[in-house]
Amino acid sequence: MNSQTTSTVPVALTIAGSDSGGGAGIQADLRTFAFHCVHGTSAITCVTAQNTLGVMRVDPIPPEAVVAQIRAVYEDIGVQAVKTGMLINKEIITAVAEQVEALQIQNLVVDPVMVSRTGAQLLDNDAVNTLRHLLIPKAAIVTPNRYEAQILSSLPINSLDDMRAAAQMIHRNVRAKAVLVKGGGMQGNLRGVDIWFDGHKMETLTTKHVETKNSHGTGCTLSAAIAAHLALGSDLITAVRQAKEYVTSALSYALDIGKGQGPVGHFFPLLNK
Ligand SMILES: Nc1ncnc2c1ncn2[C@@H]1O[C@H](COP(=O)(O)OP(=O)(O)OP(=O)(O)O)[C@@H](O)[C@H]1O
Ligand SMILES: Cc1ncc(CO)c(N)n1
Repeated sequence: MNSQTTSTVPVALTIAGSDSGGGAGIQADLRTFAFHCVHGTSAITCVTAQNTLGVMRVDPIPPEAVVAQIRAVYEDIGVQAVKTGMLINKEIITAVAEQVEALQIQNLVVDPVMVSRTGAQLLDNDAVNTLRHLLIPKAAIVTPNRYEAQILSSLPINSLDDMRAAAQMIHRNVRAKAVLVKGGGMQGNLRGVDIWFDGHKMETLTTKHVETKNSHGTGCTLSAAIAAHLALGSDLITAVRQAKEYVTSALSYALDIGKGQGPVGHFFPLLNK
């Protein structure tokens, strides 16, 4: 251990919603950044009253306040990678897209959060098109789950080949530079299998399937870990592979708290010491 008292660390920004239960959203993102030794900053888009059973209430933050948080971080601290999560409405998506343009945000990971596993609506119905047209084309990578990939591609997804077709469609029609269709919502062993497509390479990314009911926050953790690895200097596909390993470990150490779906656990690096 060296005795330095100050250090320069990579910085990542999450633009996402707060989850009072601490399993997803800003709370999962900041924890993920911290466990990668990346300094986490945040722009909160909405406050959810949420626990392991579901989402009870959502209060959006005014778009100007979201912009002010992003600018406060950029103008002073500087950021190496950004992820977006729950953006809730088209006004916030538009404001975020304008900042991506104005600040020339590069390493942008867009997790197109639409609906929670428990079925709660996390994006207004009329906001999908704004996400599609204004934000996703500006991202380095978009990471839809099965349900979100069906909406963005207008294709049904029931098999690995369907996931591949959806990834191609989202790349071509939504003009996403790279797409990761996540398999957490698939059946059986396909949970844990993701499809990567960047217009050149189609890859099937597989980690071991973890059998647990406690998987709240997998998507947020994955996109935050991708941003963390980008901030640390990994290239995109390497960052995705590294992030996937992190999620698999976090699922293996998921927390059995609450009466419903508990969150993935981030303490495994400490527990294994
Ligand atoms: N049971 C599992 N075993 C192994 N990996 C899993 C499992 N469930 C999800 N994953 C992985 O977790 C990551 C997130 O995928 P998932 O489809 O769960 O995202 P999501 O639906 O956006 O998550 P969230 O529950 O946070 O909304 C992917 O890499 C996926 O393969
Ligand atoms: C705040 C927030 N962001 C994302 C998700 C998706 O898991 C959630 N449930 N809550």
